[in-house]
Parts: sequence; structure tokens; C-alpha cells
Amino acid sequence: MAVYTDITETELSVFLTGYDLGELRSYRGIAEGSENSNFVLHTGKGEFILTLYEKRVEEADLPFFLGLMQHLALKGITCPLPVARSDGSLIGRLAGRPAAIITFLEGIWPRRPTAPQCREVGKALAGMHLASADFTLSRPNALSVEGWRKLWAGARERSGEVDTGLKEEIDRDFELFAHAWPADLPSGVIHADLFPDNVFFLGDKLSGLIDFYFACNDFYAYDVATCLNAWCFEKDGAFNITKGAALLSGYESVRPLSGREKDALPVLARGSALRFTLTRLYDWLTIPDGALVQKRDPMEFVRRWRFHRQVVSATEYGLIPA
Ligand SMILES: Nc1ncnc2c1ncn2[C@@H]1O[C@H](COP(=O)(O)OP(=O)(O)OP(=O)(O)O)[C@@H](O)[C@H]1O
Ligand SMILES: N[C@@H](CCO)C(=O)O
Repeated sequence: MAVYTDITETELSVFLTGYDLGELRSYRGIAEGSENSNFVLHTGKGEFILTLYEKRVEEADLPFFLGLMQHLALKGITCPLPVARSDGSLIGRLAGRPAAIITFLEGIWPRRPTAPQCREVGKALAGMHLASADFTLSRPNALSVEGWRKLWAGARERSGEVDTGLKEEIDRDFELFAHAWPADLPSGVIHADLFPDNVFFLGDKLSGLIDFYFACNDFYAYDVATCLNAWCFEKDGAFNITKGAALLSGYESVRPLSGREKDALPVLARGSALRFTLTRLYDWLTIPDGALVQKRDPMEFVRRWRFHRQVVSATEYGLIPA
């Protein structure tokens, strides 16, 4: 569930006086999502999404996230446009939380992505990379190798509760990343969490990218690797090379990958799978049952990570050799 902070009609109506959105006609909490509290608002000017930022989003990062969405939306990327308050700011306060209103996007996220949808997401990701190149704010990726080490320190001793042998296996990967993680690939602003539940479609047509709350500066190819992990594995854990090829060719139709980026894909995909393993593992082991944060199965990503450890070339992801 994703309404952690409840709001009353009165406080919402008062909050809306800070915007030029007309009167409040109705509102409802949204059950999906796991980090923040989200509501659909119906106002005199149409439908909007209201987000109350919960503890896991740093308030200091909000100008980056909302500024990025504004930058991308104004450049024609199908993502929400933050609605400015009457004083020009994008961030307000409601029920003791930082809060923002963004435009509502039509569409449904794909429960079982198809190859054409993978191609569309590849194209959209590359479009986002190009469109964000002149965004002036930056935010380091707190969830790159050093961030993973911190998560691992908090989960390592109890990792055997999830899978025996994981402790030694993950320790070995940290030794590898210490020297094999790329030092300088083309970089810029990346989405960093472009999973199917953050992409809306109307049929096979992509209608929206949402949830920029992990966006940061890192390698573009790392974002591609995360999409391979998030979009191209089947429920039974098998990698679907047709979907991989569709995603990569869609990406390259907009922004071709360099030879160095292609060579780095296996290590980036391995690192990205470890990143989602570790965030999930950490939550699995540290968040009490019944708490409000939704826990996701770390083993789903352990299996993907193990797959990438066997990969020697990006052709195994469906990349056509140059
Ligand atoms: N601009 C939008 N237009 C339409 N629906 C939206 C929009 N933004 C969010 N939603 C709805 O709210 C849900 C949760 O949004 P979001 O993914 O941003 O939340 P979150 O709490 O950050 O979750 P998580 O990080 O777990 O994905 C989405 O699945 C979608 O149903
Ligand atoms: N996409 C992440 C959750 C954070 O948005 C995961 O599947 O672990």
C-alpha cells in the first residue's frame, strides 16, 4: 500500500489554494508504489497526482528530481510535468511532509512486457539520456559500488537466511568490482529504476515514464543494463534474448552504444543485478514484518546476478556485433 500519510479534505483544499488548479472535486489514495504517499486529485483543471515524500526521499534531492521531470517534459519526453505553485516553486508542504503535484499520465504498466514494448522502452531510455544532457543540476549515484558496500555491511552476516553460500559469493564480486568496474564511460543523468511498473503503455505505444526518485548521474550504459535486468527476464528466471535484442536495438536506434559501452555491458548488468539484490536483501532482513514498506524478493535478482556472472559478451544479451 502506498498511503503512509493520510490527509483530510480540509487540509488538501487549503494546500490547493497555493496552486492555480481550480477547486477540489475529489481525491483518492493510490494503492501502488512503495516509497511515497500518492493520491489522484480531480480538480477544476483536470486530474493530477499529488505525492507526499516519505522518509526515504531526501528533501534536499527534491529540486533535482522535480527539476529533471520539468526539464524532460518541456523537451517532449512523456513524463509528468510538475505543477508550479502560484509563487513559482515546485515543492510545498502538506501534513508535515514535502509535497508536489505533477500531471496525470494515461496508460497501464505492463505485467508481462512484450518484445515490442522492450524496444519502446529502449528508445525512450535513450531519448531521456539525450534530453537530459543539458540539465544543469547533478546528483551522485548513492547506490553505486560504495553504496552497495554499505548495504552489504548491514546484510552480510544474516544473508545465509536467504540463501546459503551468498556471503562468500557476494564477497567475491566485491573483489571483482574493486578493479573491474568501469572508470569512465559516457555518463549523464540516468533514471536508475526504469522497471515495468514505472513505464505506462497504451497497447504497444509507450505513454509515460514515471518515478524519477532514484535518478542520478552515472554511466548511460548502466541504465541500459538495469533495463535488461528489469524487462528481459521471464517469471521462470530465464533471460529472453528476443526481448534483450529488442531493447538494445530500440536504444541504439536513438543513441548508438560505443564499443567500450558494449564491452562493459556484462559487468554493468552484473553490478546492477547485485544493486537490486542488495537493496531487496537489506529490506528483507531489516524491515520488521507488518511495517509499511513493501518488501520484494531478493532471490529474483540473485538469479539474474548469477546469470550475468556467466556472460562473456553482450551478444548474449542480443546485441548485434558491430
Ligand atoms: N504521473 C502519473 N500519472 C498517473 N499515475 C501515476 C503518476 N505517477 C504515479 N502514478 C501512480 O502512482 C503509483 C505509484 O507511483 P510511484 O511509482 O512514483 O510511487 P513510489 O511510491 O515512488 O513507488 P516505487 O518507488 O515503489 O515504484 C504508480 O504505479 C501509478 O499508478
Ligand atoms: N525497482 C526496485 C524497487 C524500487 O523502486 C526493485 O524492484 O527492487
